[in-house]
Amino acid sequence: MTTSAPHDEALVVRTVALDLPFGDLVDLLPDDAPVTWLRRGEGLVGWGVAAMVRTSGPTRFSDAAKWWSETVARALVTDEVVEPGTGPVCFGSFAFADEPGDSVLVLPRVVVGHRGDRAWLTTVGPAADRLDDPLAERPTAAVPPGVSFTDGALNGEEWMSVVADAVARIGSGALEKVVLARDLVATSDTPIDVRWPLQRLAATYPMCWTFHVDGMFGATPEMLVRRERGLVTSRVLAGTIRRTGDDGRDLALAATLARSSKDLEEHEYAVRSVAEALEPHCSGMNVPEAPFVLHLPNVMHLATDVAGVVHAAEHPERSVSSLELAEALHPSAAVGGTPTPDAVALIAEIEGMDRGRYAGPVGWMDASGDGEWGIALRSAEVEGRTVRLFAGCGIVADSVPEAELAEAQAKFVPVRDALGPA
Ligand SMILES: C=C(O[C@@H]1C=C(C(=O)O)C=C[C@H]1O)C(=O)O
Repeated sequence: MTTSAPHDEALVVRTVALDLPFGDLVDLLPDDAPVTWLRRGEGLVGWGVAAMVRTSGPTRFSDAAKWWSETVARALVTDEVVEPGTGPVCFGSFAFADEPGDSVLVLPRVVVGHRGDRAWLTTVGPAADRLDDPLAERPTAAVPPGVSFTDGALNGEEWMSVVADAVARIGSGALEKVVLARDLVATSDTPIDVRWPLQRLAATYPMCWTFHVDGMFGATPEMLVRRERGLVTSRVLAGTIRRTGDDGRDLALAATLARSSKDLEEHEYAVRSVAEALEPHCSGMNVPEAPFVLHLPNVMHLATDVAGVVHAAEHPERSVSSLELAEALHPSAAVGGTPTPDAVALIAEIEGMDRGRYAGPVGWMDASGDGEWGIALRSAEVEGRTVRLFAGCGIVADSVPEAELAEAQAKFVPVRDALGPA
């Protein structure tokens, strides 16, 4: 575990209300360690680093949670707004696997939030510090020039043979479902300003959560867990069909998806894994019997919204935090498989790449433990001139490698298009 910011120094945190309306949150970001969590124009953006921790291995979540409790304990907080996401807020992105992979939790210097009819500004740092006007107009990000794409760890043919291997193992009864992913590498002529794809993703995928933490970015449709004042919700996705661009045909395809036994089976595994992981932490739970179809610009998914009420604790800060819930839920069968230990072992054995933070929890949490953790899907990792894009598919007994490859290609589309011109 490595940390920045001295341990004994007090952190002065101040949240003030802002007048609405102001422009798009995403347009406020300077090129200084920007972080985002945006949906339908609302959410949180932040920048600068007041404190940060990097963790790894099987204790990556608990080490990060401990660091956050200690960080919050030394914060001197003045909060005029008192909403989920005000006061000190950390942004995190966690590795998919215990090994390899690094995880990160950041407390930004500045956070701007907007939710319903409330907006706020939080600053972290010595009281005497003067900040530039956080709502100042920024120079806009530029489109990355000369972007070209190459295969990542495996080319399409190689990946299809891995999928065929997984189908054979499922057929032999070794496991029921495994999610297999592949990567693509984009290279630009100059270092990539992540604010460009973030602006594009937020505009094109408003129904998804556009995220960025320390180089990991994307627009995910899948909410692993949200905790808001004792109420827990999770949006489970699994079962996918590509869109054609023709609305009439897409509606017919949506009906096919809702009746497809292969997709319903894949979906059922994912819902069950989430419901079972939430159960020990919740008193009442609502798990709808049948999924709905979520329409995105590139694909459609079977979706189920699970809800529950977390056990009340005598002291609210002792009730299970959103990050602890994310740890309990990860990896759900939407990104791992069923049974989880067999699926995770098979991924490590045959997938042929390091997932890094792809398909791991990504999101934010405040001092009370309220927060939102999505699954880092439709995502990529940017470093300098290079972006590594990820996409995966749930493999079950009836999966056909060619169809899975086409589905993975469709899931690359959000980030691939976001790297191109507007
Ligand atoms: C694994 C990904 O997506 C997951 C797999 C899905 C599927 O196999 O149908 C659908 C949504 C996600 O839960 C991805 O986007 O990379």
